[in-house]
Amino acid sequence: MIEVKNLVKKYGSHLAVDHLNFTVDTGQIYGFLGPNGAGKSTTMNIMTGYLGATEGEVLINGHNILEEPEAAKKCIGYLPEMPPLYTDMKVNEYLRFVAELKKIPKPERQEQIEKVMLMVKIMDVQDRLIKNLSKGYKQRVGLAQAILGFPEIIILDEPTVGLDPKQIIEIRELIRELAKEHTVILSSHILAEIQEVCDYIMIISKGKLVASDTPENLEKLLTNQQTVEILAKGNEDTVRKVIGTIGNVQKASVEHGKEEGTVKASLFPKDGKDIRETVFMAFAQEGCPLLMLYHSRTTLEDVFLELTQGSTPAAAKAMKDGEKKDWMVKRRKKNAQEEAEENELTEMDEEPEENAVPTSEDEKEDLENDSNL
Ligand SMILES: Nc1ncnc2c1ncn2[C@@H]1O[C@H](COP(=O)(O)OP(=O)(O)OP(=O)(O)O)[C@@H](O)[C@H]1O
Repeated sequence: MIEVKNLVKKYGSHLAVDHLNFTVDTGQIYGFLGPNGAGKSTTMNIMTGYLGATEGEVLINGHNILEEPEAAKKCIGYLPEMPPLYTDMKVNEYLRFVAELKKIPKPERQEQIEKVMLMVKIMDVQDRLIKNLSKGYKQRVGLAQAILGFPEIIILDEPTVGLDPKQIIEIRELIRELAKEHTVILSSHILAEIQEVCDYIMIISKGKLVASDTPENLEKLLTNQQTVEILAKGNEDTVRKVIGTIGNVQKASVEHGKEEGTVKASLFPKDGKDIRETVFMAFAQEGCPLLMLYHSRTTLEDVFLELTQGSTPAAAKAMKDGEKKDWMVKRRKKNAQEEAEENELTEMDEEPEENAVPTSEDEKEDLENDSNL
């Protein structure tokens, strides 16, 4: 349905999107996850034809977004990070305008507008000027314009940003509702947001796709990194001997505990096996009491942090090779240093024309002539 091929976007010499490749199939909720500045908005703006690419192409249902914009854009509803609202218009007036731009047949317009207003819960503000609405309501009006025409694909850039917790829950419910009949792609830098609603997650960091999979599989990606930490009463030799009898242990490290007569050990299970019970029984059998047993598991948050702070596909490879932990420590230090250096660099601040929101009447007219919103 959407094919992103070898996409590159440079702002001056700054590489914002770095050879991105991915495919989006029908009927799922895709999450585009990445820290601030990762390149999510840039990618979404290119996918929706708001911005040109430096290299590569985007096909929407086989239509190249730049070469056949009308056919491609017909399939998409887009809520950019800054919703394209004409704030001097009333809500219903604006939605009528959008319906016209989207060439929704006249007899269907009012019914569709009402349906969409009901969906995003803005019926009660339909006669109000957009500029007087709260941030949450403005966001809903932005969402309404994206949904109007009920395109196959709905792309939402940070749809819940600036909303209160109740509004966030409502928007999430709406996204789930939309996903019953549409493919939804949404971006966020908040993991919980993406984890909550998405069937498939694409993690982007520094313009690169560093991982893409279901939330469950992403979590499994690092399960080899789980450890069982123990504190045993006894001496090192006994602890080493007991550990030697436990199966499915890839490696272990043993050292003196802080307390006299205690030993601390970290056990790394093979292939993510759960060895807690075996460890407990082995130490009990030897008459060597365990004072503590702690199982640390990878969460999706760990995956996100490791991948985005590790930041290159090499991170994923290293992880699979089981070298992730040491690699990450080194990489984190290096990244912190690089980030500090990068923050000192001034950004280009090039404002692409495609991204500009029209403000004057002339510009509105231009937009009207362009049949796609
Ligand atoms: N018009 C522009 N001119 C110059 N640099 C830009 C421009 N737009 C974005 N950038 C830079 O490109 C990189 C990617 O930006 P982008 O807005 O796509 O990231 P993002 O993942 O959407 O971030 P956020 O979550 O903060 O919105 C950033 O370093 C950003 O500063």
